Amino acid sequence: MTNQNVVVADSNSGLNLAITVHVTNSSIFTTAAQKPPAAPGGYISISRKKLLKNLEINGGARINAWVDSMRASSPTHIKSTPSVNEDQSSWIVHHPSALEMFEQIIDASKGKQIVMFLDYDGTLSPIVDDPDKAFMSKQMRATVRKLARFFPTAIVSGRCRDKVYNFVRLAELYYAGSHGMDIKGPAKGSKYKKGGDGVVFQAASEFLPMIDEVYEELVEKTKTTPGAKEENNKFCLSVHYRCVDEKKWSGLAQVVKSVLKEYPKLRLTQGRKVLEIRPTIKWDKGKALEFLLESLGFANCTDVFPVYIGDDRTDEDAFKVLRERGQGFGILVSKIPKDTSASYSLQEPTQVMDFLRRLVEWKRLAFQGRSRVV
Ligand SMILES: O=P(O)(O)OC[C@H]1O[C@H](O[C@H]2O[C@H](CO)[C@@H](O)[C@H](O)[C@H]2O)[C@H](O)[C@@H](O)[C@@H]1O
Repeated sequence: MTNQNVVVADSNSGLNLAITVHVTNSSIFTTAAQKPPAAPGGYISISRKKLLKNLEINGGARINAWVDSMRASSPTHIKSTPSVNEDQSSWIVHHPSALEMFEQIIDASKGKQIVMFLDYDGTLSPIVDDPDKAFMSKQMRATVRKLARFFPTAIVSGRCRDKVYNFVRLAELYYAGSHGMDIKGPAKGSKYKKGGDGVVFQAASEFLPMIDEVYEELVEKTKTTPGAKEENNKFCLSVHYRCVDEKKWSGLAQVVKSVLKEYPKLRLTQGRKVLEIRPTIKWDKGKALEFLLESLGFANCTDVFPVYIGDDRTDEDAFKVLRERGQGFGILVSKIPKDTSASYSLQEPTQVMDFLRRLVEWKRLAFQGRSRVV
């Protein structure tokens, strides 16, 4: 039996009645959900057809909201109309290009230790249809390698930590996988490495069996949706719909939501054409950033300058933490205006690479200058 609270307009009394609808295989009956306004005995009389219609409308509205949000999460076409162009200009005023503001950024970091946090997909690698082929370029890898020589550097990703490591393949970095729920310090070669084997932190270990179970169930239940692809990110899951026909999005969202009904300890969020499932624990990329700063010995320091670069909704948690701390800043990678707590913007991964290269170059020159003076 499933129960659902609904509000039904009663044509006899003219009142809105709050009721609970109980649906079993053979019957539908109702009881008052709250204090019944005018229904003797807590029961009201309503036709089965009318009730089913009502349930459909309520459930349908929720799914439609999800589908709208799925569409908005990564627009396929960038519109160019006068009002869109105006929005774009006003957004750029509030989130100027980090490349154009480079000098100001450097000035703000003077005397402080810059610590770099980099998201992976859409930040270091371009967004592609097949998540298993989201490779970063050799040039980007070389740039991140140089960056890590001058600044402590962490990759913070929604992906499973091992998978993102296999894409980046730089042992000298910190890695925070599964949206920050799985953190590991540098394996070797970093002067910023702390302690013996480096930090290891897993925020959601007890969820592993549940995540595996839900993954299997989702793979099975989405078999009939061409293009849908599940990714097991160890402490969280992704259901990709980038290659699913838009007409099937609503059905896919329904399947995912119906599976999750049985798992109240998991929640559903959205990224770029991906539904993300993760534990309801209070841990996100923002918490991972704080944890890493602490591990690096910068917990209560005023002379640290964290810079977080990311393109997705989950990166907003980290942008917010930086705003709240009043330290460093966030850079959103986006070609279109988005609601964000980041301070600056870059349009795409190639611009991210240009920005990182400038940082490396600036630091290299600063080092040379210092050694000349000495
Ligand atoms: O935090 P991130 O590193 O940005 O991870 C978020 C999701 O990234 C990946 O999906 C995204 O990139 C794919 C490859 O370009 C693209 O096909 C997909 O549409 C994007 O959503 C990753 O595959 C997901 O598991 C992550 O949740």
